[in-house]
Amino acid sequence: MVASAVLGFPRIGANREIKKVVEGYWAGKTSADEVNKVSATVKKTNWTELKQRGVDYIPSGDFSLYDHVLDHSAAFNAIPKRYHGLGLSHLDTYFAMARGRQADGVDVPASEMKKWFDSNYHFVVPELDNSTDFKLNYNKALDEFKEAKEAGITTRPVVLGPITYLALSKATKDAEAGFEPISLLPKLLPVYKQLLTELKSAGAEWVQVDEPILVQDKGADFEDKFALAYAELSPVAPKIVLTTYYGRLESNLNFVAKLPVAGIHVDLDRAPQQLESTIKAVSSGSYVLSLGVVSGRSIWKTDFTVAIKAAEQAVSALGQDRVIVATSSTLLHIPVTLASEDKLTAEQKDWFSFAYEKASEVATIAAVASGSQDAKVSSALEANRTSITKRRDFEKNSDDTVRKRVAAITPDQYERKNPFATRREAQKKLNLPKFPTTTIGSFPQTKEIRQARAKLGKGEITEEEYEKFIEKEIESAVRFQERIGLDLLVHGEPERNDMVQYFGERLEGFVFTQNGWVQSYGSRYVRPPILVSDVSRKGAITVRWSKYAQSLTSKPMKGMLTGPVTILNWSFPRADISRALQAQQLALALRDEVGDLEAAGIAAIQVDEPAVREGLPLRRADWEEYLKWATSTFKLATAGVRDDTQTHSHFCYSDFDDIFPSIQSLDADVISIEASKSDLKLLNTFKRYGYSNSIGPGVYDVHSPRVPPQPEISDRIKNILASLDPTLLFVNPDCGLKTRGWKETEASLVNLVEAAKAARQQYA
Ligand code: MET
Ligand SMILES: [Zn+2]
Repeated sequence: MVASAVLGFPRIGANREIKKVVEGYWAGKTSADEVNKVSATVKKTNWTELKQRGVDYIPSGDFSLYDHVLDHSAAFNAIPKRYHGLGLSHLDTYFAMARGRQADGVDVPASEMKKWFDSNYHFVVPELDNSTDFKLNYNKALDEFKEAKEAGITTRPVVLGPITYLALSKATKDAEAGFEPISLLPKLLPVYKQLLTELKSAGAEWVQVDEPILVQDKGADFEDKFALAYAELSPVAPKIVLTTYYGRLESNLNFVAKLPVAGIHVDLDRAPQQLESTIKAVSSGSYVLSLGVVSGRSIWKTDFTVAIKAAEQAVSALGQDRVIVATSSTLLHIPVTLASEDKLTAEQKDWFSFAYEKASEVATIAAVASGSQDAKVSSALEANRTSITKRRDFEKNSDDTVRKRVAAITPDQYERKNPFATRREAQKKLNLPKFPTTTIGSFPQTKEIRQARAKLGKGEITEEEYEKFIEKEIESAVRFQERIGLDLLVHGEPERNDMVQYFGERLEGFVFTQNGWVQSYGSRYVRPPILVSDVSRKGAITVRWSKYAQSLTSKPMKGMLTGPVTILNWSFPRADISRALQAQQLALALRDEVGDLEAAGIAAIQVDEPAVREGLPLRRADWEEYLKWATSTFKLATAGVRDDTQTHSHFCYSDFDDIFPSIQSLDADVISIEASKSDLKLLNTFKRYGYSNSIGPGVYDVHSPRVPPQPEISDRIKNILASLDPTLLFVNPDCGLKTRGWKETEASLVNLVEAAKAARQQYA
């Protein structure tokens, strides 16, 4: 029989239970017991649901209160020194590592977060050095396996593999020069051995060991590390299914197919071309081959015809018992269930599958591939055929005006008229001082703001009342910025539910879910819009608010837009046309908006592209093509402005080194980037490439509620100026402040302005 598998599941709960209980705990309103109780219910509900839908291999251990990489660090005792001896419980230490802690005389910053592979999920980066004392503080995989068992459900525990764990880690600040986390493999393996031995004695037949690092280009001794690790682990572990996802194995397949494991999982959604080579590589051995045919990254219904064909190909080579039909990756990246969507039309709903629905898909495909096709399976198969045909018909309705406009783009539309030096002179009209201070756009999205939006949605207040409310918010944001002495102001984005959704809602081509939450980091979830057809602007999007904000002040006001690549990467894209074409359509719509802002008297316009880096393909060989369309669409959106209009762009990451030339080629007048958590890397980048336009490396971390003291910010400015031309420096936080409260926002920005003032004196 061909079995079915799901590799991982969203953690939030169908009604956002986990988000609520965790935030309640942080606010001191909920007990740790309550957190555990709610977690147990959500886990059990998910396991039960998967079982009822006929999934054979149900994951456990993938659940997390914040992040699964952090779960491993906490369990492995990889706890950086700054979190030791604070007198905190396990749980509070865990959350202190995740988000910093500033209470009761304790003041520790958060750990660095990074994007998980090419997704918008962030993981907490483990910090290791030779003094890291690995030991198994607790066995989460075991605990959850037992928890499921008690609920009558046999699961296949999920563990992040040792090589990927170490490859994602970084050296602590105290590490010896040249220290590489991977050198700790021999010290880490005993912990994995213990973990896996305990799982085996508890009766786990299989364990899913995730090694997604295998789809990236890695150094030469990669192969030896894998051979070493799995030779040690396999004898003591349950049967291991070595799991790769998000891309293709390429030459790594050669050694992977020799490892002493019982099964191999490959992603056939992202890399369908590896089906044949994988079958061939494993056919002579006894491996089980797990086929990732149901996408864990997209919300489109699986085309059963294609998936079944792949499964049958594998079955004919390996036999039924050696084939598993699975999701391509964890389902962490998609919403929980379509069942809670009642605003989508029946036609739209029929195009999609969310996590629960994908679980049914793997079960159906596996049943067909097993030849065990009862009436239920037959009707599921027939329904899928009908849905896919309808969607294909819909896809034929392209918008000719949009398609023609894209086809008519000329090269000059991608370039500013004059070089930066000329534009900079013209932009003196903004009257900015040396080291201009600014923020990244959003101010706290308070309860009042969210309530007003909810009331508008329910029809409890009129559009007019809502707009008055937003105007008042903008006015108080403007007065606040004037009062504390910021130089380049923002309107604060109170009108935006989300930086992508807000634009999506004002463009043709998108549909929206009510409950389609996807984890971005910790308790932060987003609801990605879904691109379903060609994109065009319905009318001006932001002009009204920027114009209003500018009317309140004589200081310059920065207009604020989300860029084409970010809108695309933070939406679920179409599967029928290329991402490049979708980005071009978005760019043309934004180009019109930029033009309208300029015409309305907005002299600085920021187009945010925080998602450029995460969209970077996992294999270097694919970078050039991506970077080419990603940078050119940004330029298409922004280059149409006059010399005296200052363009800004913002990027939320610090891993710049490898794509810095592309960032430079955007030719934005000013860029702001995340830097507060990794000064060093950034400075090296500047040293290596230099930078010619203005730049604001974030001087403090907005992802933590901690208030940075002024000397700390001054220190950062000093460090940055060691490698940057002082006439180019802007002073700003890392990112927008929408997730923060006003109290810490005000305190932090006051310190920021003071630090900039001090710098003006010092570097006069
Ligand atoms: C994730 S980047 C956010 C940029 C946006 N302008 C904001 O301030 O919120
Ligand atoms: Zn940002």
